[in-house]
Amino acid sequence: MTAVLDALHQGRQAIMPAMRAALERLDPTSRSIAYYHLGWTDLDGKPTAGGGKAVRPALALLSAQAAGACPETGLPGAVAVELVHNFSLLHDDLMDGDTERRHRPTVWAVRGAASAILTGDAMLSLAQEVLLDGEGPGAVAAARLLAEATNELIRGQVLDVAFEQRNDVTLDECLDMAAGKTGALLSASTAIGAVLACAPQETVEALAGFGADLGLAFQLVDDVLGIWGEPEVTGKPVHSDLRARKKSLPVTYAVTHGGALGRELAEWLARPGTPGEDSVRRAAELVEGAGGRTWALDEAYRRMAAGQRKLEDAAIADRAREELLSLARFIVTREA
Ligand SMILES: CC(C)=CCC/C(C)=C/CC/C(C)=C/COP(=O)(O)OP(=O)(O)O
Repeated sequence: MTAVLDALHQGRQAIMPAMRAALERLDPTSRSIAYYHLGWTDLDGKPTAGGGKAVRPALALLSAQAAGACPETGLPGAVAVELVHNFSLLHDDLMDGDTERRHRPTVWAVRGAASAILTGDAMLSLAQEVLLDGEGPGAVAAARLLAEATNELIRGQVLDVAFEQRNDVTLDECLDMAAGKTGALLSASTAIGAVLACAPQETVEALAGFGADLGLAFQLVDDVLGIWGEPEVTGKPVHSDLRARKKSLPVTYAVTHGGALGRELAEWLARPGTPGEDSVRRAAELVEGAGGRTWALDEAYRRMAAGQRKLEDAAIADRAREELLSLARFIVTREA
């Protein structure tokens, strides 16, 4: 675990100058809000430590190495996927009304909706600019890959929002939604370095398939942490998804496979209004009693194993394969 945390830290340090250079292109207002959101400064612009785990850039750098190139080849991809990820967080927090992320108030909560929307938009378009600054066929192919992944991410989010109005969401529909909103960008992250390195199609496909499985594992664990995680560790308030009566993966499993407890949970989900804390705690018990927590964690391991198998026979560098597999294990055992 320490080796993975070191690798994530190194990845974060490695992309920092290129991230900073990219953000220089933003107008000063969006730039200062981006710095706050990324955990680089407080609201007054004073430097702070913090921020996200930087899983996606680490995957992008390893993707280039997997294709036999140096990590720097993957650098524009690493910056671009982190920018798209942060665009999606800025907008997601606003849509969900979440007031805390990464141990600090969210942008919309402290600067208003327009700031969160515009800074997110600016980061999204910057991601494409960073890739198109590169030369050669790899850069154009990487920009296309990321644009397609972003479309898929938006499709997943559209489904997530639509599910809030439905009481008949199936587990397959919920898995499809997660594959879109989280799997697509993880898949782009594990493929983009190889694309920039102009690797053969089979290599890119194996890496993309690994990332798609990893993305589902990531979302399954994220949903479990959203209900049973420690807020001091996750940096987010506990139960916010349940309070919003969201159809997350463990919840949907419990409703569709959980017998009498699942039916009680389904009735709870269909009730109007915001539930109180006791009611939310009872719902968490129902999800657990109906098997949602165990299934989600088991399924995360199954998806990780499926992804690992896709890398086993791929023609990629051994050291990068080992590091990608370690990161996959980290993703399913993480507590934040
Ligand atoms: C279009 C739109 C608004 C889409 C929303 C998509 C969305 C937010 C999906 C959830 C992805 C996810 C698990 C984020 C946490 O990542 P993380 O744990 O890696 O976060 P970190 O960077 O803070 O570590």
